[in-house]
Amino acid sequence: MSLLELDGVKVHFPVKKGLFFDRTVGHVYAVDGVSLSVEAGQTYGLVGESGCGKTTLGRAVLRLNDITDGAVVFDGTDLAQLPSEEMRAFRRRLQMVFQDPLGSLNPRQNIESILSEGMAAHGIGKDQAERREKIKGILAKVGLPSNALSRYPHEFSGGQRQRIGIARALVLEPDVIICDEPVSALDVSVQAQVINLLEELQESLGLTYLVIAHDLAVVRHISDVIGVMYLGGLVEEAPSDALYAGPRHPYTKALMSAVPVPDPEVEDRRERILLHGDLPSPANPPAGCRFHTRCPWVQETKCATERPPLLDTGDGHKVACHFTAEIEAGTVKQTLATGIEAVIATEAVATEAVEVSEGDAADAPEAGAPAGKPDAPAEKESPGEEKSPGEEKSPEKEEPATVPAQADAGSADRAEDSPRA
Ligand SMILES: Nc1ncnc2c1ncn2[C@@H]1O[C@H](COP(=O)(O)OP(=O)(O)OP(=O)(O)O)[C@@H](O)[C@H]1O
Repeated sequence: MSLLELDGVKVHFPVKKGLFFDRTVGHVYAVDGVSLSVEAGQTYGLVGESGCGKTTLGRAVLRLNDITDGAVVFDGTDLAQLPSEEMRAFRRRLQMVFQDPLGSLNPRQNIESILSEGMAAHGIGKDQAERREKIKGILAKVGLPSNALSRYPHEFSGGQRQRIGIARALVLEPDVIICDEPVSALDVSVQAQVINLLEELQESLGLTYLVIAHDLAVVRHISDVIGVMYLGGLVEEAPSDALYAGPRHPYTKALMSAVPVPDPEVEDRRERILLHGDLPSPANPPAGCRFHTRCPWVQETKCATERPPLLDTGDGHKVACHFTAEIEAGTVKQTLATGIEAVIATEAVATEAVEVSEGDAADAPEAGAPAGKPDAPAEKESPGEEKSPGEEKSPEKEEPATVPAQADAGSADRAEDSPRA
């Protein structure tokens, strides 16, 4: 049995109206029947465009959102059925790392206080002195100096704050960490460092991860298995390499076709798959296949009426599409246009720029390397690259020099990983 198994999980938020918001007039079908398994010690990457339900699903695993239906079985116990007082014990074993490190750290608490709060609540360490010693060990593991203990979140760079967020999860000795967009608020070079850190910690501590991201490049490197989510449901799931080598679902094909070819010397002959329109509202999802309104291969039969289940294709992929085999064989007509230019209305247009070289997980991409080149020589990660508290740091150091213009619609909003002290 897998360490974490989701079976038909649904999270529907009621839409309330009326003077006292006491009338339910509909539902937001944020997560609508997701089943997946995460093996112990492995990483499951969950990707999909903004609003498809990734965060809601991650929060549902921790019961931070009510589960409308389905089971979340962790280590043999269905968390969805647990009374809240019994859920407490499991909360320690399932931790979450959030996208916005600053927003998730109380600015009025110093790092020791932030990190020891959860430990005290879960009875870890017999007194504060013992907790402090443990925290020092964890800070070293995440690449922060022990003098960070008495400092405050604003004194750290973005990458360091994310290390603090990771440390806060680690002090509780979890089995599973749900990383929700763990690097999307960081510059590209810092992203690689944090991903490397997560991998090192996984190896040394035997952690299991569910990594949620809109950026295909982030999940590619770190994940054993990737699930692609669209409008509340999984449309494809496959081992990471297999998914990148041959996506089967039209939506995954579209996402992949928008990923820039990493080597600028290589002519890109791939056909770009054009997706029309935006993600439909999860409050009013289309009938049948949720993707049919934007699918280039939409057929008159079935697509608009029957929701396809996620089925094993026999070669490691699971795909939710009525016509996977026919699309593969080229025997169904493409009904909507495709073109040279990808206009996928999604942030999931990814770059390979955060990819780090195989074999040395501590490497980070070299600034100034050709855009998105996966084999670009990498510079060694060192926690010292990020500013230590009180130290000056050159902001240029973490400029995302390798990001192609279209790489990530979210990049413009990223908090600069610059000193704030
Ligand atoms: N508490 C809530 N009440 C009502 N609707 C909600 C609530 N939380 C999320 N939603 C809606 O559920 C849908 C899925 O949201 P969710 O945040 O899970 O998506 P996401 O894929 O994680 O997107 P993003 O990457 O932008 O966070 C969205 O339409 C969102 O507006």
